[in-house]
Amino acid sequence: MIREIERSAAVDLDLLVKSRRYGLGGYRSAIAARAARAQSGPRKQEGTGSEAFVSSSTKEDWTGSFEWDKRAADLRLNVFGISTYRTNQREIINAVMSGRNVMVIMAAGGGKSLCYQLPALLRSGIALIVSPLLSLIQDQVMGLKALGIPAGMLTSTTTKEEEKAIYLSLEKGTGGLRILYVTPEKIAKSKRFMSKLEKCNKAGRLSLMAIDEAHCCSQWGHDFRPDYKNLGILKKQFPKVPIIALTATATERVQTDVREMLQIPYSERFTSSVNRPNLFYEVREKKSNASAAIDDIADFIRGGYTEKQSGIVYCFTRKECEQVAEELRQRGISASHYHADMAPDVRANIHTRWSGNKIQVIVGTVAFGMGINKPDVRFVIHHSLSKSLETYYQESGRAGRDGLPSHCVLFFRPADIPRQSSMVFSEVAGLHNLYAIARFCQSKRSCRREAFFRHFGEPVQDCNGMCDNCAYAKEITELDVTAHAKSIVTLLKDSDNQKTTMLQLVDSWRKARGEAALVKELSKEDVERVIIQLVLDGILKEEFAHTAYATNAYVTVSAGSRFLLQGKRKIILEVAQGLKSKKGTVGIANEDSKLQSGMAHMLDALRQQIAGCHGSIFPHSVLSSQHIKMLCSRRPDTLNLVEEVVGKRKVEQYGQQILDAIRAYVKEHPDEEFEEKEGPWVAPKGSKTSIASQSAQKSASAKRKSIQRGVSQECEPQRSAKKSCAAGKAETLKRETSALSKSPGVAQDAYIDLDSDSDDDVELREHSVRGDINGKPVPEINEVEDDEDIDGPKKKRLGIEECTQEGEDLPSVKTNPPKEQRAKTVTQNKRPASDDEDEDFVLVKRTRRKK
Ligand SMILES: Nc1ncnc2c1ncn2[C@@H]1O[C@H](COP(=O)(O)OP(=O)(O)OP(=O)(O)O)[C@@H](O)[C@H]1O
Repeated sequence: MIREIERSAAVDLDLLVKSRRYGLGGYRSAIAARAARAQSGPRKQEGTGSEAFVSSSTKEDWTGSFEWDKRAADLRLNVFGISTYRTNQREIINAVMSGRNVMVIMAAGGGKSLCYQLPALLRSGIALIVSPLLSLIQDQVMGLKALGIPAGMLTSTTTKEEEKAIYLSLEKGTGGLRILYVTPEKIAKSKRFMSKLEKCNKAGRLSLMAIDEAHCCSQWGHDFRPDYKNLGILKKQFPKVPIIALTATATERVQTDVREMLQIPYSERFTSSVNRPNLFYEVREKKSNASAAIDDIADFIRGGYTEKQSGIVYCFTRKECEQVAEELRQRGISASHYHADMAPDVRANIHTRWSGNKIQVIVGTVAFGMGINKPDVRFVIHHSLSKSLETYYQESGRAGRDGLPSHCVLFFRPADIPRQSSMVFSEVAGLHNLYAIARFCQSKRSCRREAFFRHFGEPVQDCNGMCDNCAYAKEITELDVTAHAKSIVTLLKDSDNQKTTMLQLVDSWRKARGEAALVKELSKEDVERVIIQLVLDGILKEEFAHTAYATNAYVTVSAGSRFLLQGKRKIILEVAQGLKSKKGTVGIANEDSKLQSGMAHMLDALRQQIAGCHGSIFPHSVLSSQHIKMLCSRRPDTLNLVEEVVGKRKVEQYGQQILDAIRAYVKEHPDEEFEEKEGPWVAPKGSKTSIASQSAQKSASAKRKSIQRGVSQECEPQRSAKKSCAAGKAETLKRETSALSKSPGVAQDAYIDLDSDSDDDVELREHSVRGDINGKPVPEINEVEDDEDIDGPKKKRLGIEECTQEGEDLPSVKTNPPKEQRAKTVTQNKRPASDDEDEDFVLVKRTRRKK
């Protein structure tokens, strides 16, 4: 503990000294270095708490030695390619392996999946995973297959043959299936499935049950799903099989509900902080001129990131998404829009291309978020305001799930508030939540991170300078705008027009003051800020009126205005100067990247190329950013040394290619300076990619296209891998199987016999990645036959398996939690905030309408 404090103090001193000595640049480097250290903690203290996440108590000590330690470590490194556990992962795995029921609360990107996937391989038999969303399930299954782990899913997209094979695996143990994903509706509605599961359990082959997004069990959660309520049947039917319930955020009340619903009252509980120490939070002023606002976004992206560094831009409406994407493209950024109004196959294609780093930026509504599994999203930009702090936490949290430094920028303009308020005013606590995020944005002093801790009812932790206000806080002046505020209120009071919008009020006040006075007084944006401050302070209030086309928000005078007019209230605006000009924070990650060698870039190109050759995996599944960082740091010159970083599994698949590429690079760049750093890595902007790797990229992309056309071509340029891409895929599958079956930690009966199933397997993987089968798009929503044994006559059912019966509630049901609960509710709100609805919800609705 003392050492922790000393270290923290030393780092503060380091930041201070650097910022004094080198100005802002030094400060930013120090920030990046700090983020690096925050991430490197667990490497040194395997399986213990670290700076990254705060662990909480459980009833027993799960940190000791266990008989499966060696096998677990072996699988972790050699199959999953993960070199150390993160906080709580090892303890959770130990508890599950000991047969306990476990409740896990771990922030987005904390590594929840490993907590059930690793025990699923350590225990023999089949693990059942309940997950709410088709897209999440597809991503998980694809990722597991890329690692050679036999995983399957029973969803609306599962073919009859696949379903048959899975049922056989459950009933007879054939096929070697190890991890099976289903939606909660499968448990609730399919007697056939439950009876197969029963048989699987009777034969002792049901290894564990995991309930992902477990907060959906609770009416007090933000994403209540009626069918999650029925999951209690699992413990009832299979009392001896451990259950692990996982969620990113859950209040005490939600946790109690979840335990009750799942019938696991005495479960072990592991809670991690909501803190995401690798995320740098920043609020910038959004210009009132739309084009200038996009210029700022484009400058931020171009100035800080290479085209291989992915990001998301969130907008309020579908139309805005299209416009912003178009304007970004005009500014040379590879961007595509994504919203619920697009054809499913087009959306799937964009998602896939973005995941494969072929498109840099997705400009989406909040509909783009559900099921994003891409770990290396380097920036999340909000072009428009989120509807609450919870949703902002969730949306921005899609950045940096790989734990590496990432940047979250919210472009705030007070005029965006009435746009949101007219959407949320009818929701429970809608305005309360919106005003909370408005306060967050208005503040130029308070730590952004602290706002999250307070909001989620957690003890405040050090921000480590990882938000704009902590990093550059000192240059704030307070402006007393009481006189201006009074004249605004008086103008509104005296006005005959009872329906004044915020922007109309700004204009009429500026007109009334006269141009000359304005130059010396407040800018248009400042007046907007004053008016919003008056709303937040209860001096003005918003009212809403419906027109034929929309709901409009107006500002009116509230009872609290008398305190201002009587001189009993002061209105102060915080104004940023100097450092707060907001130029400074461009690319904290980029600061770090300047220290990198071109090797990182070369390895980035290599993983793209390998992924292209395989045609069915994403670059991050080949080498994670973390792997690249470590390889650059260690520069291994034998396969054994490569294996120490990426594990046996990946070495068998790509080790020789990686080694050859590193050797060649070192030979070509004997004098390149190189820093011993294993912290965060980002592809260096502007660093020279070798001609060889550039052409390799092009050729990989051409290869990928030809794979998609079904043409077999040679996979170049790695000398060691001169196989056709098609042959390469088959070869890979074989290698995957043999590697896994040889893995000492894995039960030998565990793996699918690829000789018999390989064709299907290739087909399935390609379909997952490309979004098509045999050249035909895979519809995201499939009309499938419902289980006959449940519903009698065959009934067409929704592909996403969320809709239950005609007229039933949509999956996410809004409830009215008590006030204190609402204030604290930790949400992972996946419902849409705007006129856009979550894609899947929209699909449910549309299909219903068709009926
Ligand atoms: N111990 C670890 N070391 C390094 N990377 C890890 C570790 N555990 C998991 N990861 C990686 O972190 C990323 C996020 O993991 P995962 O998808 O399990 O997060 P999660 O907690 O389920 O997040 P979300 O709630 O957003 O789905 C993945 O790329 C995963 O491979």
